[in-house]
Amino acid sequence: MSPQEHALPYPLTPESALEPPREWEGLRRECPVADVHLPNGAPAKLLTRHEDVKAMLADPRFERDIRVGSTAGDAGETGDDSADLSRMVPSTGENHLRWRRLVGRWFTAKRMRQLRPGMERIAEDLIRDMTASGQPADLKASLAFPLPVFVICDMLGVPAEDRERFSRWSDTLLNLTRYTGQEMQAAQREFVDYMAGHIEAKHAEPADDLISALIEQRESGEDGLDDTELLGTSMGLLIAGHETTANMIGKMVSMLLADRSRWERLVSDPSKVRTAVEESLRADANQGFGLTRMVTEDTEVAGETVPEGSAVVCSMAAANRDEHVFSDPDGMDLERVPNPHLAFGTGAHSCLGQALARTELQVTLEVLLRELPTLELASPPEHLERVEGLLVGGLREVPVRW
Ligand code: HEM
Repeated sequence: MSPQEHALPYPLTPESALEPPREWEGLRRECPVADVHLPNGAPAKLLTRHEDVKAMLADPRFERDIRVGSTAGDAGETGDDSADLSRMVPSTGENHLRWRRLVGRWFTAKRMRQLRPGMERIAEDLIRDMTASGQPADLKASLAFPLPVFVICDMLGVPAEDRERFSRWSDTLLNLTRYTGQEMQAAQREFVDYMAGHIEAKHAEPADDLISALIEQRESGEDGLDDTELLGTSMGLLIAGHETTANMIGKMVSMLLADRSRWERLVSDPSKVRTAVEESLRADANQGFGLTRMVTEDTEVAGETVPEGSAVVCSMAAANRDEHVFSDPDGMDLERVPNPHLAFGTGAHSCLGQALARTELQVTLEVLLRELPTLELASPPEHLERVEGLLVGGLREVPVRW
């Protein structure tokens, strides 16, 4: 029998939205380099052990190829790749390093501290609006979806009155199945026109935001980003940072409320918020497709040769439950330290916005614990539904009451 004849269909389906697929544990133990076939029929290798996923994500022989993921998911079905991050920001070689150096300089701990008060206000306002509309409410639509896009607007220096437009553009660019190709192109054109005008305005009147800082870097004679790169960076950050964070807020709150003793412990001791956020990132079994890579030469993984040209899916979520690294991996230890989870990837492409994402998750949780300590899920956790077919995993709705 050829490997593909016994290949598992990928992605694997769990029994409920917050639970891991039951195959993970056996794969990690007995078949760490598993043959799978992707939704478009293409063969791939699936890695599930922490050691292998971590090593491969950092190995330059495993080249990033997000087309492997997108042809397996929605983008391939619509034939549209306008939301392809690799087209917007340099994704390989020296150009990628330069881009990361220039943009990454802005994502410092000091900057994150400065952004906190603004994030807190955004969270408080959104929670106030949610409670004013009555219960039960969908926490995803009321809080998780708008918060990260409003934060990205603040970061780019976009005025508050334009936030709703940003939400709409982001929603259109990311929801490849819900909108037609024409609608997506129209949204992209509007976004590009808006940002081109915004960048021009920042040249004339710089302020304390990422766009102004990047313009200043260039104007001070440093090797900076030109206006086209600035435009691509703005769109890339919106695409990379919105849906990921929005879904993670929804999943984090759901996981913490699914066993309400977790929530109660945090209400009585909010100093555990940081470790609880890390543990939620680790325990998230619904991270989406996983990171896809293309192998550029024959490479040994877990004693097996992965041939050149193979597509490889690195499941960080499966790796994050590896019993060789995490004790009681299927439980949630809200004080787990250290917590070497791989939710933000690792290596040259690891999440550039991870300090921002962490701050958003921490602030959202802190404000929720303070403002709505009686929060609970309005339906049993096993009734929560996953969003299907997205590269980024999430829940359709997060119904809550308080
Ligand atoms: C909980 C929220 C988030 C999660 C789980 C997440 C996860 C990830 C992961 C796993 C990668 C690695 C992709 C790869 O190796 O191919 C990545 C890359 C990236 N993320 Fe995030 N991310 C989050 C939020 C954000 C935010 C808020 C931003 C910025 C606004 C952001 C910006 C980026 C960028 C620019 C990259 C590409 C880095 C590169 O290729 O050098 N992410 N993210």
